[in-house]
Amino acid sequence: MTDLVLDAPAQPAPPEADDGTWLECIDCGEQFAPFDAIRYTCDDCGGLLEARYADLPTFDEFEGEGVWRYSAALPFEEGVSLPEGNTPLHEMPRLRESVGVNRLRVKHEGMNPTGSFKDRGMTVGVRVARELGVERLACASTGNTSAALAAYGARAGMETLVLLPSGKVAAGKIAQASLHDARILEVDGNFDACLDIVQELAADGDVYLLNSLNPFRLEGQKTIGFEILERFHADYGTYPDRIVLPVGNAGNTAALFKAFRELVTAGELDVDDVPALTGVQAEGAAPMVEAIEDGADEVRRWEEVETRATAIRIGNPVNAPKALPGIRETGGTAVAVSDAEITDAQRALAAEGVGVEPASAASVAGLRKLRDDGVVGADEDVVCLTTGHLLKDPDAAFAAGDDPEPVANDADAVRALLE
Ligand SMILES: Cc1ncc(COP(=O)(O)O)c(C=O)c1O
Ligand SMILES: N[C@@H](CCOP(=O)(O)O)C(=O)O
Repeated sequence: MTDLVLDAPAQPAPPEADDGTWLECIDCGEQFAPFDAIRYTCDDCGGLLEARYADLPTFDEFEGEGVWRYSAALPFEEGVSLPEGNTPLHEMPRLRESVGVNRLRVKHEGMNPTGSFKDRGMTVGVRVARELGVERLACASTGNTSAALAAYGARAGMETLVLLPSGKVAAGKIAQASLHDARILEVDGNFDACLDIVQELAADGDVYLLNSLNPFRLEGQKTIGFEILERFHADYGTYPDRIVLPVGNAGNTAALFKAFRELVTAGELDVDDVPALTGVQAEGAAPMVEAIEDGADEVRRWEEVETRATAIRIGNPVNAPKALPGIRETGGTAVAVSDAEITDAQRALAAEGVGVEPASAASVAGLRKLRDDGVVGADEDVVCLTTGHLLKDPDAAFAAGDDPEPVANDADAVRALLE
């Protein structure tokens, strides 16, 4: 494992006349009141924004269940909830044995209400939308964000608009957006093109953007990190050495890094105990891996992307300026895996009862590859994040699993097949 070089900044001074929460530019440090205007990026330099709090969270303040257990680290006490979070941290004894690490747990975010981690972001994001008094919520999506936005928007009684890359979104996700009554527009372009359009609409005030460029979305997703640390520590009295996660728009990587930094700055977590954030992308959509391997400060946008793991078919990860330091400063790394390796990992998870969509299995495929290459040590305690449920992408599940066998309507015919 690379040495940890986490830079946990001192808590910055809050802006004047603030109520304990503000937004701050990660590039120039400019601060903004959180709810006086709609902004997604810095007015001055265009940098990404992060939510900041006058009071940082401590473990003993966390109470209740799910995302809102962590309200001490969120902008509100409660949100528009279904409810979300409190997902299982599965033990995987057979997978652990075959990968060859000391401990392996799988944090299955597919067990959220709409079947992916996006619900954690939406419970906070839609609450903020209400605070701002907006009417129309929108996102670009490879599928899961649209399903979550549609459901949480419906819960809040708000209008939702989703832009999807035509022909590249798994059936379960479109079905969700459709039934929750989102207006669905299929764009002749990839996810990144859809996000360009939604950003333009948001800049013109036509819609309120709820992709992970919205800093409040990431506040909700930050709670994945708190939950992992709390549960792992309760079970073993230690923290995981490494968290391996699929990377698309890089929101989760940024969010987990923020969770750890807040705990370090609050004096609740030792720098040495911060898990190494390890990102996994599909070979056909791996701009973050390229940047990590090249030691680049910026990610090069890939115009052509392709993978069976459609959720992470993304060429321009907008959270890269937050996520690259997250990987580097925690001593992590990034790796690309093939679609065949992803499908093998999906089967291995399913063989131990955990059903995930292809993008989710990328975390396990990446761990296996890094272990085989000796980058991950046999003595490591690892958590893999699985981000979406198997039923999201039924076609991929059928392709990875065995076909049903026809049989006559007769017990002997069934017995004959079993012999
Ligand atoms: C199932 C699934 N896994 C992983 C990702 C990647 O997450 P992130 O964009 O936070 O990197 C996404 C969406 O981007 C997703 O839908
Ligand atoms: N996989 C995502 C892509 C969009 O990511 P976001 O976190 O920026 O909303 C999806 O499900 O659409």
